Amino acid sequence: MISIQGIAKHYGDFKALERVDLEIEKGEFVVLLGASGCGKSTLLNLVTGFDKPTAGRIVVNGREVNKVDPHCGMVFQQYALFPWLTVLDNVAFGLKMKGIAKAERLQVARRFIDMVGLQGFEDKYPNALSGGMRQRVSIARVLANDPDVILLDEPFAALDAMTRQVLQDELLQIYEKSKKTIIFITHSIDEALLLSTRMLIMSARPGRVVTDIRNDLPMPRNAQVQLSPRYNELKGQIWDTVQSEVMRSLQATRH
Ligand SMILES: Nc1ncnc2c1ncn2[C@@H]1O[C@H](COP(=O)(O)OP(=O)(O)OP(=O)(O)O)[C@@H](O)[C@H]1O
Repeated sequence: MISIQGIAKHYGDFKALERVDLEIEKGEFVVLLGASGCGKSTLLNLVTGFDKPTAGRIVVNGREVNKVDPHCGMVFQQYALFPWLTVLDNVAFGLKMKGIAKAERLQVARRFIDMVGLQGFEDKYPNALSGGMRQRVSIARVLANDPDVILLDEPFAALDAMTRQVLQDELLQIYEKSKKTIIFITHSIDEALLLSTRMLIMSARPGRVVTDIRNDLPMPRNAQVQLSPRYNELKGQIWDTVQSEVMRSLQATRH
């Protein structure tokens, strides 16, 4: 589904990513974890075609990525909505770009607005919405475009804990229904354990995938999963790896 082959990304002498090889199957929910600056966003930007690798290639659904393509939909930390468009028009925007007729695109947009619990807000503008609601609009907009892969770069980082938990549950339900392939960046081990089917831990300088852990906690999941012994066992394992990588990258920064 997604094949990342020998990827390197350098900025001048700085090696942001080096020798990254990964195979991601259709329907996996992959979470990328790692110290700040280890290259997580860089890797997502390469998968979506926003940026080009220094070496290697990325193939999504049999097609090599060499430009921004609607095969991937991205949800950013900071909502990235069009402030001059209503919720309905923001969600329908990608469908308009694809040339879908107005009646159909508004119908599809309404369906996804309902799915993320924003019915009644169709005619509001983004500045009239809370952060959590804006992020729901971003998710609805990506879903409406029906991409093969959904990429989320710390989508809930700017939200309060309660809203974050509600949106995590919603994303899990959407994932279980749609079985889309998802790559999700977070700094939270708890968020990674709650959402993922697979967790990749990255190291910094150069950015590489150092640990690949299958998350075998049973689906469907909700916050209750945090009470299970297996949850704590996995959390301990990830914590040890992440902590040693963070220490290593801090030391590398000092030298
Ligand atoms: N355009 C650029 N020019 C130079 N260096 C860059 C550029 N983009 C990213 N970098 C560097 O590449 C490294 C990886 O950045 P990236 O944003 O991918 O990290 P990250 O793991 O997503 O970090 P965070 O968790 O803090 O968001 C960083 O050291 C960053 O400074």
